[in-house]
Amino acid sequence: MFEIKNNELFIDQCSTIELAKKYDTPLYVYSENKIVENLKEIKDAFINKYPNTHAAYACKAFCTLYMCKLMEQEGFWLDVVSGGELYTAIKAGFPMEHIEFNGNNKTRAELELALDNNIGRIVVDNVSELYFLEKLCVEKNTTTKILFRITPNVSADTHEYITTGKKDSKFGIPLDDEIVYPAIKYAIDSEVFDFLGFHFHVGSQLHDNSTHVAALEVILNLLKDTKEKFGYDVKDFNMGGGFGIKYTDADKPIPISEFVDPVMEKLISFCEENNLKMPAVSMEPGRFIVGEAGIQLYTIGNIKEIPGIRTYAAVDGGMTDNVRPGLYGAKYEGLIANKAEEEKDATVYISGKCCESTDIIIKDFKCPQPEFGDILAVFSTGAYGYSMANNYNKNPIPAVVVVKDGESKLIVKRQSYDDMIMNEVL
Ligand SMILES: Cc1ncc(COP(=O)(O)O)c(C=O)c1O
Ligand SMILES: N[C@@H](CCCC[NH3+])C(=O)O
Repeated sequence: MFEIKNNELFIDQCSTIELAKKYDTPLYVYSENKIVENLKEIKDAFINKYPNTHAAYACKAFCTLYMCKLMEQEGFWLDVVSGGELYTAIKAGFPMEHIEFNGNNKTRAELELALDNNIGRIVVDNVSELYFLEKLCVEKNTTTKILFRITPNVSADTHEYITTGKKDSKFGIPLDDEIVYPAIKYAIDSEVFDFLGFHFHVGSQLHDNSTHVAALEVILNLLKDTKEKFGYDVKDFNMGGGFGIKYTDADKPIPISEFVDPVMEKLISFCEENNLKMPAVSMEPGRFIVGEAGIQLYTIGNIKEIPGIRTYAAVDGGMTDNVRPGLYGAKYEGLIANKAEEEKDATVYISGKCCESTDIIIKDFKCPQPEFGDILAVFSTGAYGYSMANNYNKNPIPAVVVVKDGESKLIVKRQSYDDMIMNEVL
């Protein structure tokens, strides 16, 4: 994906310096080949290896018309979490039967959009949603397939802000007998639901499989109990996403197969031993698919030296285009793309341009002496960068470009000042 030629960084045979000139900075750049390579790992380790499986791209990581199209071409489903994401998929012509809808508080309008478009399945996040969704289906004289998102009471080894499987979580149906079993019975008996089964998502940026394996135990018991208590064979099980990627050398991601194999082996043998029908199995990774496939390009502006303390090199973007360092203390690596082969004899803080002291993109960044006008590339910014971008300080959201085999294509135009005030009224 990366090459260095004549002191310049190239991505998929495109010079990052030329990309910065052509499209301006800040700029999001994605390697299509890398996305496809990541999808291939999921196909090899999961979809093509085990029968009756599918993977949905959790498009919250990077939701654009382009990604919807690519996922369709590659045979992936989509996991959406809002009306806006669903609308993007609709506009991209994505097959509605391959969409699943997650979220802890889907609004009436969002659920109506889902029902009106006959999407593949709705992941019911709490009991209150179960009743509300049933009411909507009755009103509309329609039916829908549903899964239950279960909170499996497991703690993932990741940043507290991105763990989601703990008992005290806003996500999922709590694992209390008096809540979960009546809900299952209600869903099975309802005339408007086709109750498919269970879903969990335990957290994000995980580097080991123990949380998935622990959460599976909970699901296995539910499969057995659902059969024993209600005579019902669970048809589907979704193991969520969360597969970690490499941001810095401190990250040691494991292959997808190390998440999938223990889960599948255990599930298959449990179903055999307990005489249960093997359910269809799915997953919904986001970060893994796009994270390492994306980089960001910035232009370095002012350099501020504080003698005896440190040097700040400021870039023309910041927490508006990548909120993760400010929000989670996330760490990134980068390279001065026009000085790619030069000795790294300086250590600086790369600061953003927003009016917040936490707007620091990389701390203790080792680089050649930075200068006004240098182009900075920040790696592994493909997930939750563009999708969490915002207009703080009325900074426009940058453009997005896809590169492939030496060619580049604009897939999202840079916001203009007019775009930002378009919906305002004097
Ligand atoms: C329900 C659900 N599914 C899938 C994902 C995708 O997670 P990741 O990008 O870590 O694979 C998330 C986000 O963490 C999620 O909340
Ligand atoms: N947005 C988060 C992860 C949350 C994923 C959605 N549950 C991140 O950047 O790491």
